[in-house]
Formats: sequence, C-alpha cells, structure tokens
Amino acid sequence: MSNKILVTGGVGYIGSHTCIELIAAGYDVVVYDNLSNSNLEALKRTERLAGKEIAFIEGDVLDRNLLNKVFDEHDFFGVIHFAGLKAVGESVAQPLRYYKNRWWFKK
Ligand SMILES: O=c1ccn([C@@H]2O[C@H](COP(=O)(O)OP(=O)(O)O[C@H]3O[C@H](CO)[C@@H](O)[C@H](O)[C@H]3O)[C@@H](O)[C@H]2O)c(=O)[nH]1
Repeated sequence: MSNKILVTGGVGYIGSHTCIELIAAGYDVVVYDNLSNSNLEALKRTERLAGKEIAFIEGDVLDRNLLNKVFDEHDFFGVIHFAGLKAVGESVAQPLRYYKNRWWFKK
C-alpha cells in the first residue's frame, strides 16, 4: 500500500508543520499549493526542517484538470486539505470568491 499523502495548502503555516510531522512518521508527502498566501522560501524551510526534499505541485484546487492529472500520476494513501481562504474580513468583501473556493468539489 502507498504511504504517499497529498497535502493541499502544504506550504502554509499549518500545512508545513503537518508535512514535517508526516515525514517524521515515515510518510511520503506531495504538496499542492497555489502560493496565494505562501512562497517557495517557506517550502525550502520546511524541507530543511524535515531533512527531506518535498515534491511540490503549484496548482489551484479549482483546477480540476490539474488535480485529475495529479491523481492519475500518484497513488495516494490519503489527502489532507488545507488549501482554503479563511480571512473573515476578506470573506465579507469577496463573498463569491470564498463561496467558489469552498464548493469546488461539487462541480
Ligand atoms: O485556494 C487556495 C487558498 C490557499 N492556498 C494555500 O493554502 C495555504 C494555507 O495556509 P495559510 O494561509 O498559512 O493558513 P493557515 O495554515 O491556516 O495559517 C494560519 O497562520 C498563518 C501564518 O501566521 C496566517 O497567515 C493564516 O492566516 C492563519 O490561518 C497557503 O499556502 C496558501 O497559499 C491554496 O493553495 N489555495
């Protein structure tokens, strides 16, 4: 059985700490993130802390074609989903953007 976990939003704060713990527990990690609230410097920091290179795919959770390709190419044991918008003020100012960001899986 595969021990590969897809971590969406894995470059972010909670996601990167989760990656470090997953790697320490012996899992292979693939990070999928659109870098909208993070950057590759943070990913490099995570790799240094984890002592391991992390497979990274820059992509948006709304990109169904790319997600299908990622699932075709990898055999995942599990998915941990942290890629989301969650700033309260911004969600009031841009409600449709937040709605779309949450309901992508229903399309
Ligand atoms: O549609 C989206 C939305 C977000 N992301 C990514 O998902 C990650 C989300 O992580 P982050 O924004 O760091 O959120 P949290 O892990 O919840 O981190 C908390 O801590 C951060 C650092 O203090 C703050 O910036 C956040 O607001 C706060 O929620 C980031 O890498 C984003 O680039 C996507 O890939 N797709």
